[in-house]
Amino acid sequence: MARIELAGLGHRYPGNEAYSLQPQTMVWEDGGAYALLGPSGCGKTTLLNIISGLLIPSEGKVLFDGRDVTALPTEKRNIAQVFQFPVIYDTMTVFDNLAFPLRNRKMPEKEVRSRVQEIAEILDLSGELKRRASGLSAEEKQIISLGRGLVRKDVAAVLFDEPLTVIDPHVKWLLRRQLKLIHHQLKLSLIYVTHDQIEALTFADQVVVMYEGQVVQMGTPQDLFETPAHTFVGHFIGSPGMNLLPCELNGDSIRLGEQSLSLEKPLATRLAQVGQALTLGVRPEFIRLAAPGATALDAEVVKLEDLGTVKLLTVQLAGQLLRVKLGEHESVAGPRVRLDFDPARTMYYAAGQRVA
Ligand SMILES: Nc1ncnc2c1ncn2[C@@H]1O[C@H](COP(=O)(O)OP(=O)(O)OP(=O)(O)O)[C@@H](O)[C@H]1O
Repeated sequence: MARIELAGLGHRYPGNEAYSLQPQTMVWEDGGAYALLGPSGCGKTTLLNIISGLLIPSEGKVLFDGRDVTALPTEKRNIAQVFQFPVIYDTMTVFDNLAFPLRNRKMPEKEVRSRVQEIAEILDLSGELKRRASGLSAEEKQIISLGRGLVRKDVAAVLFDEPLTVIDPHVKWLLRRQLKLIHHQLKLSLIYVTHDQIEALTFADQVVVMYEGQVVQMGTPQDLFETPAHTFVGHFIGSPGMNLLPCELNGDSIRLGEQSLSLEKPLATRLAQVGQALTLGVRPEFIRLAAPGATALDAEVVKLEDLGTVKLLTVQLAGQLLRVKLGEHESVAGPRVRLDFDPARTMYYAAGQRVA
């Protein structure tokens, strides 16, 4: 396993003026389970291909345990890869497919057998080892591809590029959990590319969120939920995402249209130093209905949806639609509500970046 360091790493494709990957520096710790999450076109594949050696970056370096591997081809980087679609040998048995990466490295046959059995057990393939791969479904073949990616202990990292695309949603759920378990058992460094937030949040210890060629936050699922570092993270993570409201600082309070929200002095001082247009961010989970008469924000009820275990309230405040998650037993009486934003969970952003 290796610690992977990206040093001033950026990429512009030939003939393209704009960066597909903005120059950035970061460290992926040895043995970590990382998910690379972002919408289509944000640069995930470009970054993965640079780490795997399929693409040489136009700027900066990739270091594995301090060793510069930027110009090394894939086969010299000692990594395993699992792609969207199965890559296995149809004429071989399941056992031989799983054993292939080990035999290729001249591992003694006794060790090959024990390692293949270990991986087969984790992936629930023990009963299938003698079957010929040609008779398997696309889904079964992809599970074997996962096994082939995980079978070697000596790789610097295992890279997964949307590996569960061909898998049925129910099995997908089981496999995500199994991958997490495998990570804890085998202590492999895993990098998992996906555009699906559920997939990223259930699998990874650290989620790396990309937006427009930039990593905008690397953090635990809890960090991304509680303290999004960028408005994109606030909006992209969560269902529905964070409410984002343009606002103005006015002395020791924040103005939202005609209404004011008072701030603690240090927060007001901090925001006064920003000197740019501000956006207030608060998740639907961190807004409460206030008691009548309490100092709170006034909003007009647009709709209330019962989602079973929670209710989703949509209101209009300062000309913006706002989502509020209510408990299943809470109700709304009348066309207006009063709302409290949890101050510890209310964030402020300028030019997309969190400033307080
Ligand atoms: N070979 C290429 N030549 C020129 N531009 C490219 C090339 N490959 C990707 N790009 C551009 O680089 C940007 C990032 O693309 P990339 O494929 O890395 O994103 P992605 O997040 O992996 O998207 P997806 O999930 O759709 O694969 C996009 O704007 C894309 O158009």
